[in-house]
Amino acid sequence: MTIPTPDTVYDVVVIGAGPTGENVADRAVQGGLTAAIVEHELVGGECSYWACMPTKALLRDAAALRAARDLPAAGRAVRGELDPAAVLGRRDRFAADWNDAGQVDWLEQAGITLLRGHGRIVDTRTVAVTGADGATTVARARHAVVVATGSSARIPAVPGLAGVAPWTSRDAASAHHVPQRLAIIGGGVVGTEMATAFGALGAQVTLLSRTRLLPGMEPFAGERVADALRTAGASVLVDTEVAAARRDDTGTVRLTLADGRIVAADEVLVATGRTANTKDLGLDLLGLVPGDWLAVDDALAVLGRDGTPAGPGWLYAAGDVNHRALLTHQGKYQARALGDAIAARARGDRPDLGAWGRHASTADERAVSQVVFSDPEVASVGLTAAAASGAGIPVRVVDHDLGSVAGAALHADGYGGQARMVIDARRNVLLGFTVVGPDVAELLHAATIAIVGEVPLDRLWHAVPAYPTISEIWLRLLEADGRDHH
Ligand SMILES: Cc1cc2nc3c(=O)[nH]c(=O)nc-3n(C[C@H](O)[C@H](O)[C@H](O)COP(=O)(O)OP(=O)(O)OC[C@H]3O[C@@H](n4cnc5c(N)ncnc54)[C@H](O)[C@@H]3O)c2cc1C
Ligand SMILES: NC(=O)c1ccc[n+]([C@@H]2O[C@H](COP(=O)([O-])OP(=O)(O)OC[C@H]3O[C@@H](n4cnc5c(N)ncnc54)[C@H](O)[C@@H]3O)[C@@H](O)[C@H]2O)c1
Repeated sequence: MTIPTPDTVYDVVVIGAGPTGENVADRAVQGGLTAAIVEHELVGGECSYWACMPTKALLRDAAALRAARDLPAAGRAVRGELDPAAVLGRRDRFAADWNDAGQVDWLEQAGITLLRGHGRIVDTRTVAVTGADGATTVARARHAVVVATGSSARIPAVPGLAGVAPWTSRDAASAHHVPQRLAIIGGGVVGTEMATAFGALGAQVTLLSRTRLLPGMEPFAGERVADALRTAGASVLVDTEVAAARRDDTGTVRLTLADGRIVAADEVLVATGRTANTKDLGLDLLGLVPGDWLAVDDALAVLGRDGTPAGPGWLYAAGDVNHRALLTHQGKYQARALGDAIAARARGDRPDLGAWGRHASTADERAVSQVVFSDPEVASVGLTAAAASGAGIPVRVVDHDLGSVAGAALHADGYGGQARMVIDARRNVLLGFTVVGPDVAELLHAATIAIVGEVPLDRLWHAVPAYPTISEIWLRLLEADGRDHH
């Protein structure tokens, strides 16, 4: 093939302007480099328009209403029902009405050049950008090309499913009506959050999960969320598989389960995980398989099938596309490390890639934090007991009833919840923390700091939670663990 002549040259070319790509480019520019970012849809990516922001906006009013209803006087003061149109309207604002002008302005003030169009790697350090009008320009990178193309909803090969025009998370996040009956396939994070949201907005929800709910988390998390969904009127079927789907003449979708049961719904949301946005990126040129997740090393360099860098010294991948931790904040964390590392290399410095080093993404392995905004909320960081044991680490597991903490009892009548510490029994440091209950999201960061700081449990006894806050769960967990571990 002929090597295209570049139209423009930048120090760094980033493909994909989601939260990850934006932050790689920003850090590179702050490190003194020039950067271009290629985007074929909306600047801001999945998170801004079809994922984090709109889905949390769908959930927030219902959470506030529940909080009021869990108190006698506040509950009496709040008499009406949720107005779905008002919720959807506020959601529209949080999705910026699917207009990226604000984020384009941000790129401009950050000194990042936007190249609108589809990016494809066509040669070493070279990206062709094909615009909506079909015209192609070529951008060359002096130092690095970063793939930050994210992920899309994965539709499983269930017979008939594609034919019923199922909703993906994008359709749920941007819905302009609330279906009367919503069936959801998949009991992971999207499935449980959207079951919570659409149930609160008045849909009759059936959640179909092939495993227990939230299978990647401590088992009690999914159990409590399943109980609460059922109490709220949803039908939650676990350990079940959808065998076939069809839409009948009346428009009703009929899902046939493996055991022969039929679930009828007006819409079906498929929430069965993600697929990498790598199909049309020119990866075959580098010996990689289009459509695969991009394996990376500690420097986030893309690895070839033989385990060595596929674009030595110039090709990196960050965010969802490297499949390390499919979360906005973890993608942005990788982005900060990677953007800084690229700038450091450009200056001739060696990046600091040791554990917890400035340019390492150590937290991806040891301290991924996540909040599931279901009812009740689930907040977790680090390893579950099963993951730690699976990694061969001897652990102590300490559980405590969150409802018995004074601050929780004050927070809401009938407060129910649970917390777990997973402790490295050899080193006496925290490995993992999970908490489930109303309004626990903001409890999480204390645990994240304890894990990342590798704070010895002996010292944690000196971190005194204020009375009467829900954070007193920390004291109860420490007391349950005892003080004599050495
Ligand atoms: C329903 C839902 C809710 C979620 N809620 C949360 C949450 O509450 N908190 C949280 O932390 N995470 C949440 N996530 C996960 C979060 O959305 C992702 O982890 C995050 O968006 C990943 O960011 P990214 O920049 O890696 O990729 P993306 O946000 O997917 O951005 C990638 C960008 O690259 C562009 N692109 C792709 N290929 C090309 C190409 N060849 N040329 C040009 N442009 C290209 C895309 O158009 C897109 O703009 C949620 C996910 C879903 C599905
Ligand atoms: N609040 C948050 O942080 C948040 C919210 C939503 C999504 N996200 C992220 O987005 C990503 C995608 O979420 P997700 O819920 O789609 O994925 P997920 O991996 O969390 O859950 C997918 C679920 O679908 C099930 N599944 C897979 N194939 C199936 C099939 N054929 N039939 C039935 N079930 C099947 C899996 O067993 C799993 O339980 C996650 O990695 C998540 O971290 C985060």
